[in-house]
Amino acid sequence: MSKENYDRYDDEEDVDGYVKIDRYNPELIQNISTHYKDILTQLGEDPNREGLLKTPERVAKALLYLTHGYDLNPKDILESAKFTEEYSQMVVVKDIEVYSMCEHHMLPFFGKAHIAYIPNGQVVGLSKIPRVVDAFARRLQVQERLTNQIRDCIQETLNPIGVGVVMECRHLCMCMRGVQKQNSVTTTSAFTGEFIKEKTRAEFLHLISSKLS
Ligand SMILES: Nc1nc2c(ncn2[C@@H]2O[C@H](COP(=O)(O)OP(=O)(O)OP(=O)(O)O)[C@@H](O)[C@H]2O)c(=O)[nH]1
Ligand SMILES: [Zn+2]
Repeated sequence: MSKENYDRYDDEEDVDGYVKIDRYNPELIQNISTHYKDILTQLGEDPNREGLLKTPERVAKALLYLTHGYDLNPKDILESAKFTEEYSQMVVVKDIEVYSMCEHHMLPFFGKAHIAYIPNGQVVGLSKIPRVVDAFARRLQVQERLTNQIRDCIQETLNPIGVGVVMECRHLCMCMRGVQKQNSVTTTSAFTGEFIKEKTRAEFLHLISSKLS
């Protein structure tokens, strides 16, 4: 779907015009709110007390925002900014902030993604790489699938000589409940083409570990 099919949702400007306004239609917000009002009661709360009056609606809007990736087509995002360029070295976009939600507990996991590709005659507008990360991250996910989906989308759309993706995330379902390991970080990676070779992979890992300052 092209960008023209989307409209800006005023309350969530950072979506930047890519999300269908339909996602926030009042009937849908109302339906989700009704369920959350019931959940508040079942949790032992009084949904009619002042502080909670607008909470079900806020939760509904927040959840719709946190899952807005379902309305995005990541391949279209890349297709919209592909152009011919004779650059054949590795392009690395690192330290991309990621916020997603684990599909098991619907609790956040968050961290960084580092993405690289070696162009094959075509490059993509740099901002589209973090946009693709968000389009997959803003869904219910597991980190491994998220990593693979980003890799596959870039490979299938740009047809580069190779793609590398590394993600480092903290999972709140492992910190604030369950096993309660506050400092554990999960690293996942996915590679295609040239990045499967040790030398290219080592260059990528070196570049993402270097600091600008
Ligand atoms: N592989 C993978 N596992 C995840 C991810 N997010 C959450 N999980 C895990 O999903 C698993 C679900 O396991 P279950 O035993 O069904 O659920 P649970 O009883 O809540 O598990 P605990 O978290 O160990 O209390 C847990 O081990 C979570 O740590 C992820 O992105 N990738
Ligand atoms: Zn979880």
